Amino acid sequence: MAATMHAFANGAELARNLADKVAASLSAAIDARGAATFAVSGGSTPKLFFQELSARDLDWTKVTITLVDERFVPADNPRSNHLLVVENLLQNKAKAAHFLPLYQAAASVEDAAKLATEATASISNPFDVAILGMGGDGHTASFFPGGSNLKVALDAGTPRGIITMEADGAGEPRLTFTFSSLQDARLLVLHIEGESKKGVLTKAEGAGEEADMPIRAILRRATSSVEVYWAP
Ligand SMILES: O=C1O[C@H](COP(=O)(O)O)[C@@H](O)[C@H](O)[C@H]1O
Repeated sequence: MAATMHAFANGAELARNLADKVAASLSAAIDARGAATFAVSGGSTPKLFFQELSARDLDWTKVTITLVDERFVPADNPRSNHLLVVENLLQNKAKAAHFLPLYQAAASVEDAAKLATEATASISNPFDVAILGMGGDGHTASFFPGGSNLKVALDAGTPRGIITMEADGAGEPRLTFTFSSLQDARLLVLHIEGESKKGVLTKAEGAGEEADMPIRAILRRATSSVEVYWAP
């Protein structure tokens, strides 16, 4: 499905508008189904948006939040996406939300992926809201170019759930929801900031292999429309 660009003057304006949109979508899900599910990305981009959303007035007790992807590191590691969410989103009114982490203190990242898949099985079919980010290499979630499990992760036939990923650009081994888990979110957002990421997006929208820029899988094959939120 086509991507729709929502461009803002700066990151603060983007954060306010995206928080409005997500809060309205979560509230609509609660009205329709009694609960809402919400998958968020990590990295450096979502901080301001998380802080803005955390103050929004909605019934957070009915919201379950999880991560699109995570490093295989404990929650107190400064590189963990979990810590970013705890410090910036699970604050203010959003403190009342239920958080399902992907990291599990298991013997291996493969065992952690199995446990995380079990723990999140009831919330991703489909997610009410999923917010994706994108790296300068065209990765999204932990779908990294050259990733050990990239082909499986991007295969629409791979079941919903979490699999492992290792890649040169990834640092630690990763846990990531599969493409099938994310592509049909009722609200599917790609949140990127900066001119250089806009350039990466333009390149990804052009011809080329999905394996070279895995964000292409979302842009080309997601069954939900992709709402791109961008600011310089
Ligand atoms: O590794 C990751 O990077 C992407 C993009 O992060 P950013 O720092 O460039 O905003 C992020 O979407 C993903 O969740 C994270 O694990």
